[in-house]
Amino acid sequence: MAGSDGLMMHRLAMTRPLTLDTFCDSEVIEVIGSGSSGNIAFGVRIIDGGRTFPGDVSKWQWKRMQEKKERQIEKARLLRERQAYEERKRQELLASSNSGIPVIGSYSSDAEILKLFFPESTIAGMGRPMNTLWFDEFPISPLSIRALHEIMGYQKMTKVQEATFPVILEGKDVLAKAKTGTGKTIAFLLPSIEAILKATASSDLRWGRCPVHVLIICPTREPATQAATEAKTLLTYHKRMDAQIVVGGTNNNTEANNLQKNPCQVLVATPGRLLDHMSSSKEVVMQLSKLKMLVLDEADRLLDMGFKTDLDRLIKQLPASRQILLFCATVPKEVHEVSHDALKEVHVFIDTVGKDEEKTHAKVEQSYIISPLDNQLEVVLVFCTTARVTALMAEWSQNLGWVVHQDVKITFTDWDERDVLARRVRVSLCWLHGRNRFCVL
Ligand SMILES: Nc1ncnc2c1ncn2[C@@H]1O[C@H](COP(=O)(O)OP(=O)(O)OP(=O)(O)O)[C@@H](O)[C@H]1O
Repeated sequence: MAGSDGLMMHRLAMTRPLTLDTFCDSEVIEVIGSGSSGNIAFGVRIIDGGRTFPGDVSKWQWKRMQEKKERQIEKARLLRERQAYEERKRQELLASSNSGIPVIGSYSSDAEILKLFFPESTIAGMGRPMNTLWFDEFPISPLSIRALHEIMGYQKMTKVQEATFPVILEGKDVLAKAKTGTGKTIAFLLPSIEAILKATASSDLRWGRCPVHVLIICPTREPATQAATEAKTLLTYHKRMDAQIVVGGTNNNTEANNLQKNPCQVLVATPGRLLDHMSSSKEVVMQLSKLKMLVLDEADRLLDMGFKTDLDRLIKQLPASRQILLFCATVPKEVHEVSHDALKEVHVFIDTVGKDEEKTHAKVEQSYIISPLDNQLEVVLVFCTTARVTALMAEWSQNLGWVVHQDVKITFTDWDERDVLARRVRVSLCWLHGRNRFCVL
């Protein structure tokens, strides 16, 4: 098989595929002959192979080791640079928060519009690379920090959390704009808990009296449930504090009893259901009479869904001295109007999105399927936001000739939009085995 002077001769059956791998570590080869029919005979001259390097490794292995080493050196350099950058930013932010609210240039168009409306208001948050600060760098209760670290596993603040926390803590009204999925819930919950701790430490408000200090209004049951869950998690180690939820689609009486028996400091609600409770129970109105903070979560959606009148009614019944926080992904005209009516004239607009940016966080995956007519799906489940939109969709679908099953029994257990596996849709067998099934939820 092997000839002298580095010449290797191979005689192989034609049926066997030949590749250069056949010649193992020989890195440069030269074909020096070819064969006749049936069998093929050829030779290769190993021009530059077989050499070894320190550690008795081949040249290829040596090269790969060197490349790996270079990659590691580069990675370490980048890490050092990032740490130095983070430290610099931390120092800058600490310095600016000592001298008041950081006011940064390069405002978004929303900010510029707001500035026209409210020349006295401060605009913060834009143009700053953030997401660099640790929770424990802020004056946050150690019990909240413990829940953040141990239960939620969060160490650093997100951009919107960094930007809003010091401003909210100062007691200012805030309109905050941040992309969907950027951590707005914790952004308003953390300073809310601090506000409760501050209020309960003062002499006029004792535990158990006029207990609701923070009211969070969400457009629908699902974000309300999420906010209440996160509030409960953050309050895990605050043994004397609790959060409760009142939302549509649940038993009114059970909720009312719960509110009476277990007074809470954080109340999460949808507008309609809260107004129902307030009109039927003086106790609920009493509980809200010393409210310190009102949060309108997803304010843009609240208004888009037609809750303006409900919100006006609600705000009128709450104490005038409360702090108001508006959190949203977009700031349309309606949000400007509400901020104009409800927020103090000197409030802070914090925009972490900027001009022309997508309103959804890049990590929130979105997709769609275009299905050709002759390949249409037989089962379609359409999820809508409200009962009214659901009825409209059902009507349209019927007009399109779909069989819309009205009698389908569908229940959700613990709807959680972030955990698809937690969704449960129960449908009747007859519906399941039918054809052209269309269901609007
Ligand atoms: N500091 C943080 N570090 C890591 N993850 C976080 C942090 N803050 C929040 N999160 C997580 O990020 C996800 C999105 O947060 P959240 O739902 O509050 O965003 P959002 O801006 O309110 O979005 P949406 O508009 O959909 O309600 C949640 O799973 C939340 O637990």
